[in-house]
Amino acid sequence: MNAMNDTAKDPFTLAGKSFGSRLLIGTAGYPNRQVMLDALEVSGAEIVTVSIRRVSTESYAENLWDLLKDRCHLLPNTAGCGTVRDAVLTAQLGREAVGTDWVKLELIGDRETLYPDVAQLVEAAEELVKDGFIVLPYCTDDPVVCQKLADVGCAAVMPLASPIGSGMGLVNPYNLEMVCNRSTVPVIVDAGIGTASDAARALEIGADAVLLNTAISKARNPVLMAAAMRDAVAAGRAARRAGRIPRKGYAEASSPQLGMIGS
Ligand SMILES: CC(=O)[C@@H](O)[C@H](O)COP(=O)(O)O
Repeated sequence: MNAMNDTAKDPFTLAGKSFGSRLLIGTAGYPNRQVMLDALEVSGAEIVTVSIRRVSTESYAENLWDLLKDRCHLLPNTAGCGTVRDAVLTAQLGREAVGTDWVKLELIGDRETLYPDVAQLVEAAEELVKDGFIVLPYCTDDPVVCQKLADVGCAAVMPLASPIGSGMGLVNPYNLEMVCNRSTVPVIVDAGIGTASDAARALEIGADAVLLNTAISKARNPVLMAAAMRDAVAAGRAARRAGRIPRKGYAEASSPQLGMIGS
């Protein structure tokens, strides 16, 4: 069977749009602009997130929107916002600047852990949905919070695997799996992915997609890691669709026993 054709029959649908890749990536922290562009290309990612606030402080920020707009679906994000007002205004600014209604809503409650402030997040999400935005909120792996975000009209939920930039991978796969099993909207595991096996695992347990940044941008070889992430996401999704064997607490011979001495 041709795996590529099989992938083509399994598009990722988000807010009514179809994407071939289930890998979403960020644009921060690359050694330079060319490495970022090469990594984006190799990753196959079609949705790329850019911080609305930090865009003017990146060394290669000039024309970042212009540079990327024809290559991918841009997803402005509200990184650095800590209040509802801040996040809503920043999202509106992003809409003006980029000309898209899509927003990755980040509303951080604590500077040390970069954990989302979920109470304010739900409030801001509701306000932005009413204002016509396609809201993709970065949230905790709490099924109740994810449900509230879906209820106020978010197009997806984006629970963290572990803290942003930590590279710790899936610290609570059981919660993430619960969120995936119950969610009425797509689940995009966002933040904390450290290496390719983390991305594959997220898809294996039922996530629809993965968003990551640091694991690629800070890898020793970002372009090679982008390729690894591309393949890991495809493999994780294929394994999910194929259906893994159940775990058993005992051995079961994989070859037939009939005809063996003593049988
Ligand atoms: C770029 C972006 O949106 C990050 O805030 C995101 O949460 C990814 O986190 P990692 O850098 O841990 O992958």
